[in-house]
Amino acid sequence: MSEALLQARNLSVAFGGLKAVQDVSLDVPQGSLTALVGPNGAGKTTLFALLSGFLKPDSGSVHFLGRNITGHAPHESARLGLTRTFQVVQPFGAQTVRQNIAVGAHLRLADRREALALAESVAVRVNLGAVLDKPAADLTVAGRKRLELARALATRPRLLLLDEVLAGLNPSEIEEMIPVVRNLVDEGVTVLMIEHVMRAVMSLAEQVWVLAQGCLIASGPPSEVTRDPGVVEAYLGHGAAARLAARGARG
Ligand SMILES: Nc1ncnc2c1ncn2[C@@H]1O[C@H](COP(=O)(O)OP(=O)(O)OP(=O)(O)O)[C@@H](O)[C@H]1O
Repeated sequence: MSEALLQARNLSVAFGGLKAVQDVSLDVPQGSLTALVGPNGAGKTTLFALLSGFLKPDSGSVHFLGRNITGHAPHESARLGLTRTFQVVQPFGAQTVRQNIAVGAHLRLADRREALALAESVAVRVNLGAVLDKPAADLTVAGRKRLELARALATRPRLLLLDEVLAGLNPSEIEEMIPVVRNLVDEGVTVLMIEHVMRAVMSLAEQVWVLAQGCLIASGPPSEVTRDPGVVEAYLGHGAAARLAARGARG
């Protein structure tokens, strides 16, 4: 595997007495498409916040492109090329799709016309070209998810942290979105995605990390990780792996 673009080492953070992320280390290889999975409340979004500077860890470090970015502000990380999306999409509803995307483009382009031109080319990449001049408030859920992706892409990221870009989409919208995500990697963007849609994880990710109660409990290719008894238990409860095995044995 090629060298790590992002390295997290022993990251921990607590909210009061709740240890949301505990001693998590992971390496995201340059050019990879990897996924972070785990049950609700496992700490996935909190880990994204630690990686992207929205939260400061109580301990541990984050290195990006070999630089220590622990505790850097999100816009500083974004300028280096590390951008995240949000699970709950909040566009500027009265502004057009083009104007919304241009907000991301302004990270690197001061000139308004250049930012709007970049917004247009990014919109085409995520299939929003036909609605560029519509108000963002008119978009469907699937359209808003694409807009969130486009805003992040307009910052010209090297590493994109995608927080549930498939959540709320119907099966055919998911099928349409999967190649959009795959194309990002083909275009040179490294992607780490939080995703609950396991079908998408299985078809997209080369490696998966599993978080449960703030701890990394497994990592590896998705087909192996989903057979790991510890992972099955984390999702389905204590004793689930043994119950499933017994049921399988009974045929
Ligand atoms: N700002 C906060 N203050 C207090 N507790 C928080 C805060 N943010 C998250 N938590 C708690 O930390 C734990 C991890 O939450 P987090 O949102 O990171 O989980 P998640 O794996 O992303 O869950 P989901 O899949 O449901 O989005 C949860 O118990 C959550 O309630």
